[in-house]
Amino acid sequence: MLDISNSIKAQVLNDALPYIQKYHDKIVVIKYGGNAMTSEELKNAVMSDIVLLSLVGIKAVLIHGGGPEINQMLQKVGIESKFVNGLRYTDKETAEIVRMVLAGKVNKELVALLEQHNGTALGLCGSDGKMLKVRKMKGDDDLGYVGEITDVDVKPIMDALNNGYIPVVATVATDSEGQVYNINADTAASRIASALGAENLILMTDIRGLLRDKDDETSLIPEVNVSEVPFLVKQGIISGGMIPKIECCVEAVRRGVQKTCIIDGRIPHSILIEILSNEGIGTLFK
Ligand SMILES: Nc1ncnc2c1ncn2[C@@H]1O[C@H](COP(=O)(O)OP(=O)(O)O)[C@@H](O)[C@H]1O
Ligand SMILES: CC(=O)N[C@@H](CCC(=O)OP(=O)(O)O)C(=O)O
Repeated sequence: MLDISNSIKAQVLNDALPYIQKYHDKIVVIKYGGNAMTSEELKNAVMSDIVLLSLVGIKAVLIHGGGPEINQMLQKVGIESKFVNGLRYTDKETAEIVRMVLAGKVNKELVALLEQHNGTALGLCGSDGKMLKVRKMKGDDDLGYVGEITDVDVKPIMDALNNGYIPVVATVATDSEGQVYNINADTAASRIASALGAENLILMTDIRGLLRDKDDETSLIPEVNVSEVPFLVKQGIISGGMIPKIECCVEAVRRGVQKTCIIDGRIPHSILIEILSNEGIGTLFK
């Protein structure tokens, strides 16, 4: 007798086929934020989705954050976390801890998880193969060793992709004197996606997307035209960690990334829904 659940599974796969064909051999950059990494179950689901994308021939690049893990480590060593417009004030000691947490702990854990899901992953940070050139970020506030990316060399990432690896990137880099810089992971993902000529940039966080009222999850803004952003900032709708996120979406759209969106990492398989269906979840930037 025909098992109806198998027939539904076959239909789902068939529905995904046009999207698999559309994205075959295309580069998709996924930024995985620290706030969406808190549940082991979800972390596993995200890694399994990325392995699936890679197995169907989509060139997935994973750029990760780890803000909450950095906060925990700083707390353990008695350093207070300070943020200015969503960016961490980073003195020399903090920069070393950021490198230890992001390039050491979080990066290697994600690589191991991808491997557990039968993916082949390669962990990298901005210093590897001189991928990210940085200088001290300029601005009204002194943020210490927060890095502004001046150049991206995509070769280490392309080499990894062309050899069948899923590149997993921690967003720390060093200058020519060996000073460690801390780079916001959203900003790095946007610059890397642009440099790679990526088809998609997906920012995965722990909120539905850009909300009109950040305390009301039903107030999702499904689409934002980048020209509206200055107005949204002025109105105070965009604040805190959302500021670098939105700025980097604007940058990515302006630099030619075809589809840039913020999605909710708490929704199981949100990456697959976003890439392999026409169901719009989260906020799309145009
Ligand atoms: N208008 C807004 N819509 C949604 N989130 C907002 C908004 N303004 C501020 N935020 C805050 O931004 C946070 C997401 O940024 P962040 O904490 O840096 O995430 P991640 O670690 O995933 O990069 C949300 O959890 C929310 O508290
Ligand atoms: C300069 C700056 O703020 N760097 C970030 C880097 C990590 C990050 O961006 O992590 P999430 O994506 O989890 O927020 C930080 O120190 O928290």
